[in-house]
Amino acid sequence: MDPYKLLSRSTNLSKGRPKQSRRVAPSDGPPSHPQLFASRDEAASSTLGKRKRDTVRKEADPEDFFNERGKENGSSARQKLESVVGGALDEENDDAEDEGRSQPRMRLSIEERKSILHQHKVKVTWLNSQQLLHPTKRPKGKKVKAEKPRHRLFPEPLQALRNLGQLYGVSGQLQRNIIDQSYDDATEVQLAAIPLLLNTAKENIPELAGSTEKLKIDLLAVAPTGSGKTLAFLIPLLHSVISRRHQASQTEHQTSAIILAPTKELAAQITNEGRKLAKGCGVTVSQMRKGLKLPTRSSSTKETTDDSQDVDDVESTGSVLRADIIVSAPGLLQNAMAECRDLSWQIHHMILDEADVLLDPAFREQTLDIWNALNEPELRVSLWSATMGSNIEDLARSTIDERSQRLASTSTPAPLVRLVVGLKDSAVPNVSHQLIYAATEKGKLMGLRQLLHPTTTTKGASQSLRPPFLIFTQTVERAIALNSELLYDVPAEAGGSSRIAVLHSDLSDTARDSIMTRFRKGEIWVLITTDLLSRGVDFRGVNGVVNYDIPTSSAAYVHRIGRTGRAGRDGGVAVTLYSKEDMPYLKHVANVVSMAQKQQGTEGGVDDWLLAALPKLSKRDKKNLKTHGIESRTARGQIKDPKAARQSRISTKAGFVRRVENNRKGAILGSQRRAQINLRTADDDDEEGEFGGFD
Ligand SMILES: Nc1ncnc2c1ncn2[C@@H]1O[C@H](COP(=O)(O)OP(=O)(O)OP(=O)(O)O)[C@@H](O)[C@H]1O
Repeated sequence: MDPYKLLSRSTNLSKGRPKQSRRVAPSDGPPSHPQLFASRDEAASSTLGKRKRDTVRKEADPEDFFNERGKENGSSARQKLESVVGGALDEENDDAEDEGRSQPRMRLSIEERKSILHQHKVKVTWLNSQQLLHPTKRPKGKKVKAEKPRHRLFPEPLQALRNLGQLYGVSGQLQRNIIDQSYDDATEVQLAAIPLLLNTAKENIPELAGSTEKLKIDLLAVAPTGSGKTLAFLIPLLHSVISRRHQASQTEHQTSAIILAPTKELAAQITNEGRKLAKGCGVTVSQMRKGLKLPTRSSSTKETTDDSQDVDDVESTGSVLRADIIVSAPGLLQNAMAECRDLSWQIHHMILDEADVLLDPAFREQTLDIWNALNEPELRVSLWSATMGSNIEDLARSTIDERSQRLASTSTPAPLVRLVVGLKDSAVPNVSHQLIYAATEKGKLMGLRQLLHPTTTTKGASQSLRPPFLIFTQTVERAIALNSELLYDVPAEAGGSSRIAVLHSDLSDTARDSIMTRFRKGEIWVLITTDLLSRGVDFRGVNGVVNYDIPTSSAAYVHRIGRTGRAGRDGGVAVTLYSKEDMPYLKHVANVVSMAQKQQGTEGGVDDWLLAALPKLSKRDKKNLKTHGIESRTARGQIKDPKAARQSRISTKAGFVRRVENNRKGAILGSQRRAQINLRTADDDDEEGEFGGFD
């Protein structure tokens, strides 16, 4: 029996699909092209040095079910690199600087750069140009008014990642690691961000060409979900750390970079990516874990922790984390920093991934605490996200500004550059959206079952969802309740309840890791979760996202649905189920969907009449919704309005049936309790009856 067929009953499966194989079933989707806004050919023809590009065949990585890149592919890319470099890439030919110097640099005219950047919808703006070009004496204590962005910049776009060594002197080993993972075309964010971060400011900003300082920039980068931001910050970071170690002939690992991410899952993913890229480069990338300590001047090298050390070990020994790059959630790092007085590190780079969350009230204090504690004058900061409100941008700008004022005597202010790919705060363009009205909570459950097991193929009716897919709920309790409702919906022949799982913050770290691994391997097909997984987490083959509870802000919608359609993959579906209760809060979702439809030139997500009819939320209501969600679905709502809370409970059973069941359960428990009491009394009686002897 074909398990895939079972899970997608009544859908027309293509005849050519290979039979059986767990590997083939869920993630067997359409191929992807990592660039979102310009076709490969257009992009290629617009460069000066037009190169032939082979279509890279994607292979499965045995460890990661959704990861299509493999070693074979890596070696073919490597052959390509060798043909470009004009010789075999032998291990000795490792000196990046030499390689860079011997190769002519690619130079594009400003017009050509403009045209490529325009094609890829990349906009680069220099935000503090006035401050740097016309520094005037500021009266002390007065806040500087945010300067209006004036300068557009046109960095030289990097078309292919295989040119990194040739153009920017990236180390041969780092280049090989990139190639071995089959990264070839640079995505939009990479083609602009990598040159901006690898070159000094004066090479990117013509106005600074006369300056003698080798300034690096601070960066605010906003690019769609799944567009490769991780690689865009990791490559320049690793290059910088490798060069610094090389220059200082350092043998010990000394932390010089911090990457902050809002969740442990995302931190683990970044660490993993970092390690793959840093393999053989002599640079260590480690994740901060509970119980680990930061290196102080007095801590001995014996305590050094190894990356492979078990979490429990770490917790019990309280080892010291010695790594060149530390990846962490802000709370963990803040605590570790608070415990150490004389930290021996010198942080030159701080990266905030999902910066808008890290600077949101929930994490703001922790993030700013860490940021302000870093006193290295040359600290360069970059902030990355798919969404960034103007308030977050202002906060970042003022923090950078205050810091440079505080360290004015030792530091030189750096250019602050903003990079935006596509339309700011919009959904990834290759995902199709569906808003489904389900009237009630029970209707939503039925709607979800219809997606799991479609019973009709009528045109216009909601489509089925090809596993694997993610389902988002508002709270942990609802995720658990939905999981127990759906647990037996997958037939035993297709793996049964093992195909569905729930992941939330109340689970232990080990359980969370295990579920993530099983989902990546394709053992779990439907993963129910909360917003814990809505940010940054990359499952390459996820075919769809279901918003069982509507997201509480437009940014939350953009990030949730961004778990599908990664790396330019087509065919991703985002379904939002909404009930009558959701109607007052739907406008922000409908706006994003409508904008995405307009961009794609498609129909079906949201009708104009619905958009016009939906009520607009006041600023206060929006804030409330963002912090608390829809009240009846929370513990607070249960106390405030028990009736509404009962109605929004996730269950297919009627109240009467639930009451009968509860009564029965209560009766069973009661009789068990009574039996135990009887048993105990009988024992006591027996004991009393026995002669215990004289004292
Ligand atoms: N140049 C490239 N070519 C092919 N695939 C790429 C390239 N760069 C990144 N990818 C792949 O794209 C996927 C998404 O990358 P990444 O997780 O960095 O996205 P992101 O922009 O950080 O997304 P999010 O906003 O959701 O955090 C990953 O699977 C990554 O391996």
